[in-house]
Amino acid sequence: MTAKNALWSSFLRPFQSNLFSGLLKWKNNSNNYRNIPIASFKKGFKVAPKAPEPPRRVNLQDLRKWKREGRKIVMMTAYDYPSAVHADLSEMDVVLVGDSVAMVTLGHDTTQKVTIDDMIYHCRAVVNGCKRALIVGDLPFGSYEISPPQAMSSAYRLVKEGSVDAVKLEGGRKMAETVHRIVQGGIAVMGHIGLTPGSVSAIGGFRSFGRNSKEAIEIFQGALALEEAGAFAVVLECIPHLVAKHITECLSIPTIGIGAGKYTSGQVLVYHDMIGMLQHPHHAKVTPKFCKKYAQVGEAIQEALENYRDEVLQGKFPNETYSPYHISEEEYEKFVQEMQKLRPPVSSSSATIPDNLHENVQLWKRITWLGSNRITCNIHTKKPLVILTREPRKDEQLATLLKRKDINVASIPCVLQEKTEEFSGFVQSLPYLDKSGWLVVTSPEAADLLIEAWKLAGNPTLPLLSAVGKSTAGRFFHEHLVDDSHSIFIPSTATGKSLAEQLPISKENTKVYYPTSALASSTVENILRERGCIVERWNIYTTVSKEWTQEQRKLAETSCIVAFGSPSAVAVWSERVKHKPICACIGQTTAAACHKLGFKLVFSAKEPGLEGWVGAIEQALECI
Ligand SMILES: Nc1nc(=O)c2c([nH]1)NC[C@@H]1CN(c3ccc(C(=O)N[C@@H](CCC(=O)O)C(=O)O)cc3)CN21
Ligand SMILES: CC(C)C(=O)C(=O)O
Repeated sequence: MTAKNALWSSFLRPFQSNLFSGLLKWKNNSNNYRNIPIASFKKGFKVAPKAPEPPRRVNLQDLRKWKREGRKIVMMTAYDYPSAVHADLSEMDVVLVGDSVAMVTLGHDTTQKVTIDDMIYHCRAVVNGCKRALIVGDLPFGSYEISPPQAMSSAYRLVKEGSVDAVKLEGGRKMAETVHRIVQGGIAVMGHIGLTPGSVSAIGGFRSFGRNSKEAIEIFQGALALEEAGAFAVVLECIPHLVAKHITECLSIPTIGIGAGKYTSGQVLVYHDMIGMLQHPHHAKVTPKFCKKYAQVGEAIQEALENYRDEVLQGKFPNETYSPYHISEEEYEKFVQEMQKLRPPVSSSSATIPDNLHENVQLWKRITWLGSNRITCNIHTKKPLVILTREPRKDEQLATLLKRKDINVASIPCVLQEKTEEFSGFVQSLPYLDKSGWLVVTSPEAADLLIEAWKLAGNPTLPLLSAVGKSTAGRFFHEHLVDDSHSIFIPSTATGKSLAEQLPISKENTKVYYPTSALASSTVENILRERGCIVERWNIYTTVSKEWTQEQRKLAETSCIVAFGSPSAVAVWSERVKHKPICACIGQTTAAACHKLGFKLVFSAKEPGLEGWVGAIEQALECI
């Protein structure tokens, strides 16, 4: 509790129960400080007219007034700070720290297990979160039945140590004397009759009460006795609504029903029941059938936890958004250099490790050149070279990252992207695309060509933009096709399939323009068509193989680790090179192509992207 809150609580709290028990008489006045007795202000000391309004706690007078006026009283249970805050935010009148805490938060089968110390612990948490509701704490089983003095001392503990406004205890006529003594002692008491869960072992289970006249009369007499004893309200649990109606009409104090129908002065429900938090089969048994579930929080929690688990296992969480702490490039470089000296990294977790790694490595060593000196090494450092196979311009960033890690690279480009004839048609139609449609871009190549086309067409206004991932989208920001990150749609996973599935489409026949490679599969357009879009695919580029120089061919023959960025590069490589080096692939699709063409040692990023790719390369280096 903050010092300020503590001050308020200690200021307000002592007055409420006393108000009702009539031990002190205070007048209400018209200011907002109704809980504070006027007598406590010194003469001539006025309340500042616009002081910040203190939270005005519900008191016993309010409850009596509401009962008279027929205004229903709303009560719920709370057991900890968050549930208490929700109770207050939703303007509950009364919050009960129930002994049901034993069942719903501690997992016991009955309420009997909870102790006065447990109750105090939970009451304190609830008090921290609740500034408006009247807070009632349950006297737990065994803390009040032995004698009125025992009950009084437990009640005092709950008020003093738990800071509650009032206590509740179970039982009718038998408990009237005890209730009277506690009220005389200055503590407000709420009664509880009908099903009294504390006596579950004597009753032989949780069941409804008052369904025959004998039991109904007993409950009625209990209610009268509690009122007589000075209880300020009484809970009626699990009884027929007609019996509850009769009791409510005969009492001057409010009745609070749970499983007792609509005629009571107020209602109470257990927090976890009403928000549907314990709907898992493991818990469902403790939710009584009278409880309406106003939400399915248990399902939402389960879904959240499973998503979290999956994202961690798949390496999706935390992504960039949740990795907010940055180090400058310069500092990072210094750190890496220092670190290399102290202890080079053992492994990188962002790559997929092949099954049977060990056996495969042995096999690979036997059938390839390792052991002899034929691996291509940097002549100065003797470290194996990593061969990059995309166009040097494209591999620039990867090369920089690797060099930063002191990994030697060489370039043997296998494939090139080339514009097709359709590209010029695309440029010409760009200004006439439907602006309410979508332009979807599923590769960095397509993004670069779209930017080129846009410039050639004189920077026309474009349809809505969607990019497969952040690095593709980044190109648009960089070239000012879009100005902020809200104006571009990026799916949750960086695949064309997710993009097609998740693209926000508000109407039938939305136009979708899809500039792509002639070699790209039809997955994206098929999904979008199924979703009711009119898809216009433009094959603006294609992939062609790149001829090698004499030196490149030689280098390839003695290569040891090759980084592949696409299945076409893998295809070109295996056509030209007899031996199968270790592969480090940009993603799973490329890795699958390697396996298909007989590569034995294949490492790949779990998610497309540079970081994972570098990880895969590091894994590959570990083999040597
Ligand atoms: N989660 C939870 N919600 C509660 O309302 C609650 C608790 N726990 N623990 C303490 C007491 C026990 N309560 C209970 C527990 C079970 C039933 C129950 O099983 N009732 C049967 C009806 C039995 C009959 O008709 O005789 C039911 O099917 O609802 C009722 C109230 C109410 N309280
Ligand atoms: C069900 C309510 C009234 C209760 O006593 C509890 O939560 O313990």
